[in-house]
Amino acid sequence: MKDYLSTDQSLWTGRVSGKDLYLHETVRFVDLRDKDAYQTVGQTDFALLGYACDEGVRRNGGRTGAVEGPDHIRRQLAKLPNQLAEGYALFDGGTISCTDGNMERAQNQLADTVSGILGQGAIPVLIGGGHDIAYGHYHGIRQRTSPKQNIGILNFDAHFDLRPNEQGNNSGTPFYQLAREAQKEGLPFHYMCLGIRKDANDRALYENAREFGVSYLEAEQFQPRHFESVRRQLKSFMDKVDKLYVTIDLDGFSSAYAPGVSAASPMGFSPQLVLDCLREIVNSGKLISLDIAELNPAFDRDDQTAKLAASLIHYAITAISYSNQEL
Ligand SMILES: N=CN[C@@H](CCC(=O)O)C(=O)O
Ligand SMILES: [Mn+2]
Ligand SMILES: [Mn+2]
Repeated sequence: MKDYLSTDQSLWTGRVSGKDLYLHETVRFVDLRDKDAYQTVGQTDFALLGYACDEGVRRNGGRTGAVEGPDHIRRQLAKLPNQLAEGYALFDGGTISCTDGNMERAQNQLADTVSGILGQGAIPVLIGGGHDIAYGHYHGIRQRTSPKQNIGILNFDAHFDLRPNEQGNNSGTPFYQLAREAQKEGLPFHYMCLGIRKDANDRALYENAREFGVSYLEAEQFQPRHFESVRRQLKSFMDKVDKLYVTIDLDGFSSAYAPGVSAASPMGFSPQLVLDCLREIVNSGKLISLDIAELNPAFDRDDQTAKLAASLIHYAITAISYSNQEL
């Protein structure tokens, strides 16, 4: 696989307990170029997969640097305590990189790798990279699921990312591409966005959201004080689908929490609200795959955004491991 990088294991360091108390002490490495290696990943495992690509951000006129995102998340995740339920393990499956500007090839390789992980019954946890990660990620899920299964995409984001791709694909086009493809194939498109900023999405994007039947909550509604309503709308979306793919764009968080992104949101949402939603999502038993996009370490402060990404992953995988869901 041309764009595959195995992980630099020196990133996985931290406090040494000698008792496997920390993720750097328990993480297992797997080279996902090797088809036999997939066999080591099983139904009670999580497989991290990096997407080192900011070509989509560059094409979208954004601030590049997200290519460095995956390793910065790994470095923070390494230091966190292993709180997974008995029998669960975290694997690091390496990174799909995009060094020559061929984002589409990287997305295809990402899709194949995600499909391989899902084929083992494990949960992919993808770390970006620009939000074009979502296009490859979703295709990997579709490769493994029957067209009859309704896959819901839940996006925590300030942006719809429904920009038309007639001039080319970029970090702002993934859900437009997927919606158009679903339309052509006569398949439903189940997409919900939480945290949409009125001051960051133009009328044409709202019109696309309407055309594609997108469910969304704007930043004003996506607030802790409205949580009962958020929960109800989230549940009604989740009830309509068989499985869920969750994608978290870090630029939806307030820049007080997540300065390390291309397009920061001064009035974005809070981590606690996302955790409250993740709890509902995990409890639905439908979550099959997860990604975190848009970390740009060049604009981070004291690794705050990388730490946030790591803590979100830690929360999600720990909660899933205790949810006893059928994987
Ligand atoms: N993935 C990001 N997409 C946003 C970026 C916005 C910006 O750069 O200001 C979008 O295209 O809307
Ligand atoms: Mn965004
Ligand atoms: Mn986005």
